[in-house]
Amino acid sequence: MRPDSDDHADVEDFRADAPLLQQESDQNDSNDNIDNRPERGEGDGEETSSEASLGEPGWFIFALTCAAGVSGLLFGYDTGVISSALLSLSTSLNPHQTTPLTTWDKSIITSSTSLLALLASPPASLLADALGRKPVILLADALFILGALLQASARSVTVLVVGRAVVGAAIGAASFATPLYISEIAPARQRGRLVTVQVLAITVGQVLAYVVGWGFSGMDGGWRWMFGLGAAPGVLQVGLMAVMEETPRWLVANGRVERARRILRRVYGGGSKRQTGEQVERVVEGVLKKVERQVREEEIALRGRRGVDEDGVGAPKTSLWKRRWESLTDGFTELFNVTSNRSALGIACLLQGFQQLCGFNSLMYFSATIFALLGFHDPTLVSLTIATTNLLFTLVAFIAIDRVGRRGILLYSVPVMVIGLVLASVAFSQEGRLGLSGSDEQKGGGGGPWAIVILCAMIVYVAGYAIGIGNVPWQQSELFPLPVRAAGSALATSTNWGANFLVGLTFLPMLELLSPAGTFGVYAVVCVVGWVAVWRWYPERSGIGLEEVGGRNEEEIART
Ligand SMILES: O[C@H]1[C@H](O)[C@@H](O)[C@H](O)[C@@H](O)[C@H]1O
Repeated sequence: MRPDSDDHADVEDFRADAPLLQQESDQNDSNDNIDNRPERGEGDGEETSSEASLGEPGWFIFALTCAAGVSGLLFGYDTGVISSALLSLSTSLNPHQTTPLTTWDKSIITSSTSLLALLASPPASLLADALGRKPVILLADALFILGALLQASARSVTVLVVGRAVVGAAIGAASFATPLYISEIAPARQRGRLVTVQVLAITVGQVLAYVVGWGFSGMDGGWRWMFGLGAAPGVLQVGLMAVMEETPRWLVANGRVERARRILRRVYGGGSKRQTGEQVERVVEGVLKKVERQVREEEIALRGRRGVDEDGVGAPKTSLWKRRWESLTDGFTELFNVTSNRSALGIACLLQGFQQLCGFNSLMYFSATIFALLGFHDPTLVSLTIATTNLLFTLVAFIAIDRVGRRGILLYSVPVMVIGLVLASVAFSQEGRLGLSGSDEQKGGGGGPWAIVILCAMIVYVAGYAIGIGNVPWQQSELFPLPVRAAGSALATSTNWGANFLVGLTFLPMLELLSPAGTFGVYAVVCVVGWVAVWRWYPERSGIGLEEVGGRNEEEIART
């Protein structure tokens, strides 16, 4: 069991694999339980500076990050493509090809993906511990390809929903395993930025999906191409991942220390600053020692829970899978039993829930539908501005995240979202003609002045989203200590998909029930509540963890 007292302070890892929620002792009351984490061990400062002496990461770590990041591309493509595909589907899946899809059909086609993503994350965490992080990413690829083919060949709404669900399972597994893979393989100092590469890849995937959607929107049955092309990045990633490495942490945990050492040499040996083999070796051995220490600690803790002594006396004979299962269930038990873990989980889930309940993906999924109803002549092209804004401002986050810190970036960006949403709500109430029944021609007025205001308001909202809440929650694995990392990340990922499912399912009915002005007003209220929650509960220093911000870390280390 993870220690609750300081007794085990010397065995905590406070760098590459440490939870970043350990706080200053003067942290406010709300974070008391998090503050109970022990102080850093001796020598960490020295190792951090020697890691820093290697400079920026080399090509190897970028290659690994980019190869893993293709999962983000797939995630983005498959969630983004639905916007144009819904328009292109028109009547083609109706048995007599006469009437268009109903609101319910559209909602279920859209949200089946997030429902399966929600269900897939916890089992994916079991597989990631049992088989390794890399096989889960490969398994997700197989599902991405299968799902794309099913969707492209669908002749009924049911088959399309099944295809979307298979893709959803792939997204659920990949969206849990990829940030975990990157954060475990990345040197601590670049972890924030490298995890953001995955979110960048998601937004690139969404832009690609919109471009493909636009390209095929005029073609009869174009939606089959839109869905089918989603198989391509999956094939690409299978090729790339075949030459990628497993994470050193998983290898050590599974007794393959020599292999882990070889990988760490490549990770730390390619830094931007010139270094001697001896320097690299020192860092590698330091990191390896820490990971080994953690793994040993985990094993001892596990034996303690099972009433087995150090030498294994009293250990019942169990199969590998049973042991894995026990270790996973222990992870979940420990997650809920230890106060600081519960706090970390609460924050991770809060952020993931907020990321979705603020309504961003209703634009991702339905912006083409909204712009069509607003009377824009080329709604798919107009909705490309949404995806492009998301991509560009995620790039801003990529540059700013390690400098401004996770909390700061959220506190500045969420008010921008509120401004955009309130403006959109007011403009919708003026536009007035938007409704969901009746033909597009009856509704549209050719994109009048209020429609332009709505478009601008959405761009403001999306910019605010992309800089902050669009990516900060994916830094989730850094919030948890190693023994509960897979379990904590899996639950937080499920929260993301649960909330995503809810938004996908309720957006169109909400438009009918509350009107667009009311719907966007609700999202504005969610953002205000989310801002207050971040301000109140997200720890001041989380995410600008001690090892993450070069100079500042070293100062901190010197002080302690
Ligand atoms: O971080 C990503 C990104 O912001 C995407 O644009 C969005 O569609 C996803 O739901 C989110 O998890």
